Parts: sequence; C-alpha cells; structure tokens
Amino acid sequence: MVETLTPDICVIGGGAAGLSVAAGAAAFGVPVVLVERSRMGGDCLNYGCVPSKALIAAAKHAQAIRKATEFGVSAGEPIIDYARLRARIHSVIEGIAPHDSVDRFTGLGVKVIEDAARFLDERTVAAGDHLIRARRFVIATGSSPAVPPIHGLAETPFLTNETLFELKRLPEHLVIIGAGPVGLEMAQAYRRLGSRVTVIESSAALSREDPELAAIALAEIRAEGTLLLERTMIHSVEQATRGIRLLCETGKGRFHVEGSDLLLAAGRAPSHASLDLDAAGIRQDAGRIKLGADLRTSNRRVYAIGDAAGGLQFTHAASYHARLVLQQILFRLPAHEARDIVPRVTFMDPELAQVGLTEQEAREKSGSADVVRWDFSGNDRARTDGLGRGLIKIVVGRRGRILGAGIAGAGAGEMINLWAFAITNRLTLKHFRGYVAPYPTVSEIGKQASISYYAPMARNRLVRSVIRMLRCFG
Ligand SMILES: Cc1cc2nc3c(=O)[nH]c(=O)nc-3n(C[C@H](O)[C@H](O)[C@H](O)COP(=O)(O)OP(=O)(O)OC[C@H]3O[C@@H](n4cnc5c(N)ncnc54)[C@H](O)[C@@H]3O)c2cc1C
Ligand SMILES: NC(=O)c1ccc[n+]([C@@H]2O[C@H](COP(=O)([O-])OP(=O)(O)OC[C@H]3O[C@@H](n4cnc5c(N)ncnc54)[C@H](O)[C@@H]3O)[C@@H](O)[C@H]2O)c1
Repeated sequence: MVETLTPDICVIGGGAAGLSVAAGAAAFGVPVVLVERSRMGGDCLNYGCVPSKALIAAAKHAQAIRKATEFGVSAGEPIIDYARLRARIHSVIEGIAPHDSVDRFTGLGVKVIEDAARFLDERTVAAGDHLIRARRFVIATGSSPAVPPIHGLAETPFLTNETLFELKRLPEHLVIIGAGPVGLEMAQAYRRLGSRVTVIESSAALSREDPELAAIALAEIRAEGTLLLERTMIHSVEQATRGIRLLCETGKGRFHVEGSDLLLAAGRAPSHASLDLDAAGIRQDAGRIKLGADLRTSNRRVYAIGDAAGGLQFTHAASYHARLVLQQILFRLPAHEARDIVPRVTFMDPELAQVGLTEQEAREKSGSADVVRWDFSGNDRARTDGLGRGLIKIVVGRRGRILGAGIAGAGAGEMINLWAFAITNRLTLKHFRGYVAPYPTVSEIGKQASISYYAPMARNRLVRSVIRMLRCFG
C-alpha cells in the first residue's frame, strides 16, 4: 500500500547536509520527511572525516614515538597493531552514530524513510512505499569517489574512501591516485604507520592551496618518505602477481609503478544520477545541478546543498548550506552563499588551513596584495614544543581589513577558527593587535603578525613628533 505524505519539507539524503536541515526544521516544529537509502550520517561519519581523522590520530601517535628521541625520550620504533587500530576507528564511528541515527531523528519529530528517493514530477518524490508531496525539497545526496578513465581500472581491484577503512591489514605499498586532501591525508597516515606510499598526481599536489603554504606541508610529507610524483600521467593499470602495476609518464619518459594496493583519491562525482532530476524540471550543467547563489535549482521548490551543490565539499559547508536554506524556507528571508567565510583545513601534519582570499586570489582580484607573514620560528611555544616549520599569511585590505588568512603548521586547523570569525565579522588587524593573547601559545603568531603590520607606524615622523610634544606635559 502506497502512503502519501505531505510535509512542509522533504530532505533527500541523511548525511551532514540533510541531517542539519531535518534537525533544524524539526526544532521549529515544521513537518519534515528525511529519505536516506543507505547509512545515516553519510560520508563524513561512515567513510570520510571521522574514520580518516581517527586513522590520522593513530598515525600521529606513531610519529610522536619516533620523534620522542629529539626530546631525550627514547621508545624505539612503534609497533602497529592494525586490527586494534581498525577496531578503534570503527568504535569511534559507533560512538558518534547514535547522534545521526533514525531513532534520534524520529525522536526529534522527523519522519525517516529508509529507502532510495527519486522525483516523479516537479512536486512529488517516490521512496519505497511512500509518495511525498512537499512544499519544498532539499537535495542533499552528496558525492561519491570519482573514477578516472584509466585503461584497465575497471578490471583492477582498487580501494576508495568507502572501502579503505574496511581493510584488514596494513598495506605493504599503497599507491594513491590523486594528491588532493584525501590522497595526501591518507598518504601521510599510512606512511607513518609503516606502509610504503607512492602518490601519483596528474597536475600539482594541493593545487587549490597557496603554493608557499602547501610547500611546507608537502616538504614534510616527502621528508617522511612518501614518494610524490607530480605532473605524472597514468596510461594504464593492471593486476600484477603481488598487487597492482601502473604505467605512468612524465616529460622524461614512461615508467612502471608497482604496489600492493591502489587507492583512488581523484576527486568526487555528484551522487544524484538516480534522482530523475529531469522529471522535476531541475536543470544540470555538465552533470552538476545548476544553482543560484541562494542554492535554489531551476525548480524553485527545490534546493541543493552540501556536496550535491558541487562547490565547497566540506562537512561545515554542508551545515552552513543547511542554515541558508532553512532561513529561506522557514522565514522567507533571502540568503546567499558567501564562500569567503568558509574555512578549509587539510589535516596533514603540519596542517594546512585557509579562509578568505589567498595571496594569489587577492592579486587576481585587485592587481596587488598586501600580505603580512609570521614564521613559527618567531614563536616561543612553537620552539619549546619542537613544532617544526610553520607560517601564517594574512591578506590585508584597506584600513587593515582582513581579507584572507592561511596557516601551514601544527594546530593550523584550530587556529583558523579565529580568522574565520574575524572575516565573517569584517574585523581588521587592529582588533588582533589590541587583544591580549596568552603566552606562550602558538595562536600568538596572529597577534605577532598584526603588530608587525603596524610596526612602520613606530618610525612615522608625525607619530614620533606627537610623542615628543606630549613629553612636554611632564
Ligand atoms: C576521506 C574523506 C575525508 C574527509 N574529511 C573531511 C574533513 O576532515 N572535514 C570536512 O569538512 N570534510 C571532509 N570530507 C568531506 C565531507 O565528508 C563531505 O563534504 C560531507 O560528508 C558532505 O555531506 P553531504 O551531506 O553533502 O553528503 P553525504 O555525506 O555524501 O550524504 C549524502 C547522503 O545521501 C544519500 N543518498 C544519495 N542518493 C540518495 C537517494 N536517491 N535517496 C536517498 N538517499 C540518497 C547517501 O546514501 C548519503 O548518505 C571528507 C571526505 C572524504 C571522502
Ligand atoms: N580535511 C578536509 O576538509 C577534507 C579531507 C578530505 C577530503 N575533503 C573534501 O573531499 C573532496 C575530495 O577530495 P579529493 O582529494 O578526492 O579530491 P580533489 O579534487 O581535491 O583532488 C583530487 C586530485 O586528484 C588528481 N587527479 C584526478 N584524476 C587523476 C588521474 N587520472 N591521475 C592522477 N591524478 C588525478 C587531481 O588533479 C587532484 O589534484 C575535496 O573537495 C575536499 O573538499 C576534505
């Protein structure tokens, strides 16, 4: 028997984006139906942020043991119990899962349908035994690992983020296609756990990042022994007796790369193919949903958010999108995506964090860029703790307005919070110069950089003569 539901909002996809919309709408007592075809929590909880950060945490411990000798503490080469490590990753997922579960959302007042959704027409979605005719629809169907058109790949076993954390043994030699955030975070983690790692990248590693900052993180990756092959084309891949074999080419010629396991980290593809967007009058452009800055599709009843929106692909961007559509649906207030306030962090060690404009983007926008820098070597805490190389770059506009901030270094992901706050609230470097930072902390670099921005003022003739004049008053 088919049941027809008529909620205010129908959300398709129970990942970070969809769950945020459903929870937000339910909090205001708005009837909402959530359709999820697979695991609640989506990529972030099950195959993305959570397992990857738990793996990185284990690798960090291994590396800390190795580095301890520098501090006069010797512990020898770490022994990796991969079964235990893997069990911990899954117990971390299980610990968070109740927060995203069907039970919790049902308790919040959300009607959850565990099935695949597809549009029948502009106002109707079918999911299992249900027809949903909602006032508004939110597509939050996320993305899946992109599979590049490499000869032989379809016949060769490979891992993706959806299968990597199920692996029951430490790869002996992990070959990774793609040097973006997924590829490099996993490369460093597995290298630190003891695997040999080769990363093959067709263009430049971390090509979207400020090259000066990216170079700091990439130098560490290389120093730890990951082989990073940039500007390398992969012609073909095949299964070999003891793993996989790739035929590659650079400007210098062709060569083979052999490894025990292959991980695809070559970007993402939207997962909306089975939604039948045409039936709903939702237009696409080269496989991506066409969207306005208000995240509305060409069908004005339908929004697309999170990875499905095809722009910023982060969990925090997904919940930001959710807020923007809730503002429009519940309160009828206009809302537009502002990408410059959304930070991004690549959790390599040292971490790489950015919010707002990079130096290059500022130059492209206005022909020049005023950039303030501060090196970690000028920070006492970075020295006491042996944090290694690090740099903050702040892009400054008129009257000291902060337009962008990028940090490469230990703890960059935590530190960027403050700069994201500053950019969202249109603060200036004056605000950073004026607050009192606790000593010794690494976050002080922001204040140190801000003071350096105003340092030329101390040499200003007018300022000096005012000080001289004020002396006359005793
Ligand atoms: C390895 C890895 C590490 C990452 N690390 C970070 C990180 O550290 N920080 C960060 O901010 N981001 C990180 N990301 C990115 C982050 O995971 C995504 O941006 C985020 O999960 C997107 O959420 P979403 O809700 O848009 O999509 P998803 O989480 O993909 O959720 C979409 C949901 O829709 C469901 N669905 C799809 N089609 C249908 C249908 N027809 N009917 C019903 N349900 C459907 C799917 O089953 C899925 O559950 C990482 C990604 C990867 C791959
Ligand atoms: N810390 C984080 O916030 C975090 C971590 C992981 C992933 N993510 C998100 O997930 C998304 C996907 O990450 P990703 O690293 O998979 O994608 P990406 O698009 O950032 O990087 C993929 C890389 O693979 C390369 N590539 C593509 N095809 C190739 C081929 N045939 N041969 C060699 N190289 C090839 C590309 O040039 C690119 O550099 C990102 O957009 C990011 O937002 C975020």
